[in-house]
Amino acid sequence: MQNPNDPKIIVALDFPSQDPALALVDQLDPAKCRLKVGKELFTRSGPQLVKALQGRGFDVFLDLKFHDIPNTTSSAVAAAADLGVWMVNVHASGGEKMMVACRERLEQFGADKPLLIAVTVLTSMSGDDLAGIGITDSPELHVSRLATLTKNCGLDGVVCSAQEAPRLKAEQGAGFQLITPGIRPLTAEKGDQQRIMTPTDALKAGSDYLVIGRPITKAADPLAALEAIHAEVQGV
Ligand SMILES: O=c1ccn([C@@H]2O[C@H](COP(=O)(O)O)[C@@H](O)[C@H]2O)c(=O)[nH]1
Repeated sequence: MQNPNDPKIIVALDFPSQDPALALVDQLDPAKCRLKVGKELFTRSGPQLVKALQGRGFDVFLDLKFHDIPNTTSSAVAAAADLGVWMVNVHASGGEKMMVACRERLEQFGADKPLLIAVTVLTSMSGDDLAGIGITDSPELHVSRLATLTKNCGLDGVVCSAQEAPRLKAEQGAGFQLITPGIRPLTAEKGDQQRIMTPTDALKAGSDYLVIGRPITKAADPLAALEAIHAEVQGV
């Protein structure tokens, strides 16, 4: 069952192992945030950690960004659904057949199926980075193209930058979920992120969920950092 508070902040648990992740999680309130488990933590600590987070009352976004042939990817999202995660993702550039296979495979889970979303263009990529892989359109245009494909495949939404949110909401409609990493409070370091926005501006732009990692997890006081962001976005 989805968290009735529908918290908009998803804390990215990019930790090298379970112990520091749980040390932070044990200070957090599931009414105020959801949690994201990505490649590093899942590779080290796996399904058992996901269960431990769910046991503490948190919705889990399993951010493994599957990108493979349709048979492999649809089996992987089914494995994620067996874990009871709230959200799972694939790469939109895996194409129509792959995304449709994933969506169809999840139908067997009925009302318990996770939200299925697709990564468009990584928020760490600029226009120059896209050109480096042969895509000469702007990030905004390429994100828009991949979001249209994703919606036509029947998925629930996309991962994109909040910078693209106004255009995507206008093109895809309010119900198409926009999950936006690259969130940086004004005082936070940009790090490897390129297409960034502040929490307040991201929600105003149309983001449905804000994925926030280092501005919280690397803060001197992670709980205070989360509380400050939570307070900032309350009125938006
Ligand atoms: O386009 C994308 C897709 C996923 N991510 C993930 O979000 C977090 C962001 O962490 P920060 O520390 O706030 O930069 C991280 O887990 C990424 O793997 C993304 O940044 N961009």
